[in-house]
Amino acid sequence: MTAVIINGKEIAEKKKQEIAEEVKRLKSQGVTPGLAVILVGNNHASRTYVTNKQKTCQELGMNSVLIEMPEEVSENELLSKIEELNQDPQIHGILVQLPLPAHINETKVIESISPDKDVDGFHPINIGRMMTGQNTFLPCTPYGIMVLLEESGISVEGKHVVVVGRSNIVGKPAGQLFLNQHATVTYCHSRTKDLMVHTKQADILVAAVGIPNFITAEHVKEGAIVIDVGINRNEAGKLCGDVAFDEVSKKASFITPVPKGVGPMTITMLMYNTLKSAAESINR
Ligand SMILES: NC(=O)C1=CN([C@@H]2O[C@H](COP(=O)(O)OP(=O)(O)OC[C@H]3O[C@@H](n4cnc5c(N)ncnc54)[C@H](OP(=O)(O)O)[C@@H]3O)[C@@H](O)[C@H]2O)C=CC1
Ligand SMILES: Nc1nc(=O)c2c([nH]1)NC[C@@H]1CN(c3ccc(C(=O)N[C@@H](CCC(=O)O)C(=O)O)cc3)C=[N+]21
Repeated sequence: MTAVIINGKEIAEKKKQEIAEEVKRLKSQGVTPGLAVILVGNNHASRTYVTNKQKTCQELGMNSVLIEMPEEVSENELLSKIEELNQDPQIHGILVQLPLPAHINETKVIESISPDKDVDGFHPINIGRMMTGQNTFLPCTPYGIMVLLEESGISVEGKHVVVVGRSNIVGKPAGQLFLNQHATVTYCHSRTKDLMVHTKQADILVAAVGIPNFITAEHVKEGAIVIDVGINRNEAGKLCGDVAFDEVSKKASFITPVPKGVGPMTITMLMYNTLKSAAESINR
């Protein structure tokens, strides 16, 4: 079988147009969605993502504020900046780019963001709401995966989904969203015995590991749908996912590439969450 390549870039463009329309409508009611991004330190990859987010905000007619802080910034300084943004009526979304330097407590920072402005969907209150199926901000990468599948006409109900990776920002919430849509979910991680026994059973296989070419054709059932979340650099410095694309795409029915797969959807869902927050702020 030769897999259909799910074009994340194209689907993201379509979604962004819809968001831009809604932004226009909100602006005509006097509200311009505003996103604040906090970047601590000078990590090159983080800077690239943050620049991308700023650019997309501008493209969609939203306001964006970039707050840069030096690597040595104290936890207290960061927390007071967040508090200031929590109070700022022009700001509807706050994103603190992760990872943070080791001297800053990530949990404390995430919990200091107002749940109403937590457009990453990382606050424990919002994670609880996601688990119980209430209205909330869904974490952008997992949400982006669900939209990619929906736009590709793939139904999730009853499917066996195997998620490799259990981070708080990708693996865990991805499994939860699939469960919410009535899939049967298996989580695998670094302590899983006989990984392949599990991955070979997947109707939908999600790879969120962070190791280039980790998932090979051997891991994949014929006709499976393969979602590659990984953003890695190979030895040649080229961007690549967690899936050995060339061999797996000969066996899968659908596959997402890297780049132009899940990545562009992550940013798009961040824009969607910021728009949603701005729209909801009117009624608060
Ligand atoms: N496309 C996008 O928008 C985004 C992409 N990413 C990318 O996705 C990838 C994963 O990110 P993230 O979840 O933050 O990464 P983490 O490093 O936080 O998590 C990696 C997960 O993979 C598991 N793992 C590691 N080695 C193995 C192994 N040998 N066998 C099975 N499981 C293993 C770990 O298990 P354990 O828990 O046991 O340690 C862990 O749960 C990265 O490449 C990252 O860059 C991340 C965010 C957004
Ligand atoms: N608080 C927080 N929220 C995040 O959402 C967050 C974070 N911290 N830290 C880092 C990860 C990573 N992440 C990506 C977003 C977009 C692409 C993306 O657009 N990738 C393009 C390629 C970009 C390139 O060329 O480098 C693609 O896959 O086509 C990738 C990765 C968000 N993250």
